[in-house]
Amino acid sequence: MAEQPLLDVEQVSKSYGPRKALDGVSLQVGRGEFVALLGPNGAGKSTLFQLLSGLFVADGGSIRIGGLDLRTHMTAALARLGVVFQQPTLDLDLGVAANLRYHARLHGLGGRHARERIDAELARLGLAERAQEPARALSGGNRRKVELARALVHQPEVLLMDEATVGLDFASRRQLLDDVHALVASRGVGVLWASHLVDEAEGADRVVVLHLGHVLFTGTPAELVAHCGAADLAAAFLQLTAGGGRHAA
Ligand SMILES: Nc1ncnc2c1ncn2[C@@H]1O[C@H](COP(=O)(O)OP(=O)(O)OP(=O)(O)O)[C@@H](O)[C@H]1O
Repeated sequence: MAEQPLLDVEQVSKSYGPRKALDGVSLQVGRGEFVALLGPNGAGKSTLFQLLSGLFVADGGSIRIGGLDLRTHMTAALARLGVVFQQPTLDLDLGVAANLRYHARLHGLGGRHARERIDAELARLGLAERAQEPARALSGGNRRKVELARALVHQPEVLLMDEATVGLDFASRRQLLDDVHALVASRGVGVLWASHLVDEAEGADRVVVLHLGHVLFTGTPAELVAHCGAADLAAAFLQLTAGGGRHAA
């Protein structure tokens, strides 16, 4: 990664009382890069995403988004970030476009510019015809697409996807993954895709394995398989996260 990373996490730690949820976590996402953050339950993925999206402050370490330190330039840094959270957050009684308009206003977008951005994102995801329907009328897969469109309305450089495929059927899962890969290719967005589903990491540029608050490995999917001497990515992930010990990153 020659140029400055879009997302730069350095030695970040976070505890809940005596429990260390993250312990010296470092990772980077570059322009046009899809990085899969793989971790079993309790690895610390949600905690990391809460820190990255400004909901909590890290106990130690630094987070830079688009070169801006989250601690000292929070508003400007968060303006460069789009997030799809694990828990659905659409207002189901509002129309699809109205959900996006609400988000656009939070980012200071209004009037014609907001309308154009909303129309463009819904059209890109094949949802233009559904814009006036209540979100409740959409399938689970399409609701997630609306959340993706919403995360992109303000044209962020970095996109965080936190277990975004939870609850979706296989076809919808694949579709969402393909939509995000297409976005990386067409716009150069940097994506951090958190999941415990190993198959979602197969097409990633890099994989970061997080376990019990530590980064155990960073590299390409092929490098992870080779590092573990495993038959495939799933076997490598299982091998790496089977115990509580630390491995070389
Ligand atoms: N609010 C909290 N108070 C106390 N402990 C917490 C809290 N939130 C998370 N933890 C603990 O921190 C650790 C990391 O949890 P976190 O939810 O970040 O992991 P995760 O990788 O997102 O897991 P999952 O996939 O199960 O959501 C776990 O041991 C969890 O029990």
